[in-house]
Amino acid sequence: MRSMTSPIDHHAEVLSLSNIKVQYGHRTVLDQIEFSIHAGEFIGLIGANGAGKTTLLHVILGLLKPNEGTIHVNGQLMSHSSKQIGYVPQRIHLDPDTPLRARDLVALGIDGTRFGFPLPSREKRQVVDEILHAVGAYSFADSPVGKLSLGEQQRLLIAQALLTNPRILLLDEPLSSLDIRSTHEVVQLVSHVAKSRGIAVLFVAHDMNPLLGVMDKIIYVANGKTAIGTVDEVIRKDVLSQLYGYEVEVLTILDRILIVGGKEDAIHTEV
Ligand SMILES: Nc1ncnc2c1ncn2[C@@H]1O[C@H](COP(=O)(O)OP(=O)(O)OP(=O)(O)O)[C@@H](O)[C@H]1O
Repeated sequence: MRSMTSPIDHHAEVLSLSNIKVQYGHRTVLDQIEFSIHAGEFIGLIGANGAGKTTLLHVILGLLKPNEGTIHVNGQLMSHSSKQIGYVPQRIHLDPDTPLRARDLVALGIDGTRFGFPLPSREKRQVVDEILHAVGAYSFADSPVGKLSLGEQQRLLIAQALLTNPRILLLDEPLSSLDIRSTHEVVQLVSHVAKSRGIAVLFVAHDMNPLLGVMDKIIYVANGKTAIGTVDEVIRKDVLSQLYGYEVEVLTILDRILIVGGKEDAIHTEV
């Protein structure tokens, strides 16, 4: 595992997408998608329901081949799924009586992925303990997973994804079932992981507000296109109106950003 203290080259480009186009049948869902992300960056991938966020994640994960365009991971053309990319699903559906401890769930990330051969159990335990500490989950390492809160389960999924020592971490709407406190904790944890381990984070959400304090950049998806930049550069009336193809307003109310669509049939608010 990369050392927590090793120097991180924050300028290293770890992922770049060039001219990506995805069609389902005759329908174009993503078109001319171009962006690059760098080591240690926390990027929010934001867009309304159906905007194409999951499709974009699937393309980056190598699960879906784009109709056009290329992806480079660490400067290498990606031809199939890359072990440099870790993935955290939205949530896991666990029976409360699942006979699996938290540490067993995390250990599933080792077997067959990171090392390619079975690790001796003592070493495996060390690796799992280290990662449980890193995500603040050591205190419930021996608890049955089905009895843990959704926020605690989310920490385990993040731990599991980190075991493969990825350069890039993709999180697919990890906040969707969490309360305000767990939301804050998971966002802070992922931000810490990105900075301390030099991992580039692509964090999918349809509400940007919980990420406002930690995002280095935002990738906003709408109308099959993306805009990338700092929040101040992207979340502007002119940029978003051009992206949506019709006029939208950006409102700030009590430190929350709302995007309101101008067409009666396309009202969209980011709340
Ligand atoms: N396999 C598929 N076949 C046909 N259309 C699809 C397929 N998968 C997704 N779509 C359509 O593509 C569009 C983008 O879907 P996608 O799931 O990527 O959006 P999303 O931004 O992740 O949405 P949500 O926030 O609701 O999860 C949607 O209109 C969806 O209905």
